Amino acid sequence: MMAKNWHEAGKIVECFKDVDADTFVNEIYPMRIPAVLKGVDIGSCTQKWTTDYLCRNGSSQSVKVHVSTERNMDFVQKNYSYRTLPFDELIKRCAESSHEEYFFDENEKYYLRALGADNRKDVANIEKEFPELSKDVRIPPFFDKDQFFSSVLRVGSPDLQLWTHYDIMDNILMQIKGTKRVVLFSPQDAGNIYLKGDKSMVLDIENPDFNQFPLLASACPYHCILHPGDCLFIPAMWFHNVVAHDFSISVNVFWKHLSSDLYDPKDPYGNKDPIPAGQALQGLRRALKLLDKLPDEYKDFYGRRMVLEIEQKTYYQGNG
Ligand SMILES: O=C(O)CCC(=O)C(=O)O
Ligand SMILES: [Fe+2]
Repeated sequence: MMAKNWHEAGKIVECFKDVDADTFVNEIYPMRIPAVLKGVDIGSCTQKWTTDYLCRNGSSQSVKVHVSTERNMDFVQKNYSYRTLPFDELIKRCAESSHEEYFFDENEKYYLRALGADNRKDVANIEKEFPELSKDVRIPPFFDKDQFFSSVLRVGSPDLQLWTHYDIMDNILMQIKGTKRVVLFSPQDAGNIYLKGDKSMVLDIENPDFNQFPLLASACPYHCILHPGDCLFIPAMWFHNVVAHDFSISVNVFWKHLSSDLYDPKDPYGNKDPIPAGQALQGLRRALKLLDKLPDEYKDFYGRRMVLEIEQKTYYQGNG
């Protein structure tokens, strides 16, 4: 059968049932590929978090949200804005199909990615920002306490799509309310998905424009649907694109895979390159500046030699 959407022609993320910590740590985690985990205890939130309960226990503190009049947020055209709303008002608006009060139009969509107290310095931590709600969430014991990086509450309107990006921390995305579709790409597809920084320029991954993005045809999308209670393991550097089918609430927890000293200490979002990688990229930019001293014909030749040397010295043997 022909897939309806392009991403469905790829692979389905493998699903594991009733995974305990030992199985995760010894069998799933070392594979470094995404996995859906069903039957993990993530706390009473999946039962308790009705709209009313969230409004009462999430308080009326202000939160900064993305507001978009289109379902596909576009980080290049910036078709969304940041606005501040009381948390309970955000919950109410995400739960209703059209809004009496709005910023742009009655069908606008909202997305909250909770931030730390000082969003330029502090990482998000659900226990600090939402102490009452955090009592209902159990973070699975899949890593040591000293590897913990952040825990992020995410609230979104139905249909809203978050662009494809990667983070530098390992991640368990816990789906609490509503369903979500996630499409992922391996780090080895970095050359096929038209990156701009940490994000892919391909916004429509259901029906991409292959004239504009021909290399995408060589990429392999992995996809899954998350239901309340499901967890998705997203290893560091795996690209992910998320669309909420319904009013959706998730919490994700980021933790460090590598030793702490390899991470940038000034990284509130968990997406800065590890220190040696950042330095290597800076070195590459310096190297490229040096080539600017040569005529194009020479620049092209030494550019190709550099690519060959990078491929030989860094790529896994036999892989893209
Ligand atoms: O589920 C979402 O809304 C986005 C998840 C995400 O980007 C993450 O957990 O890193
Ligand atoms: Fe992410």
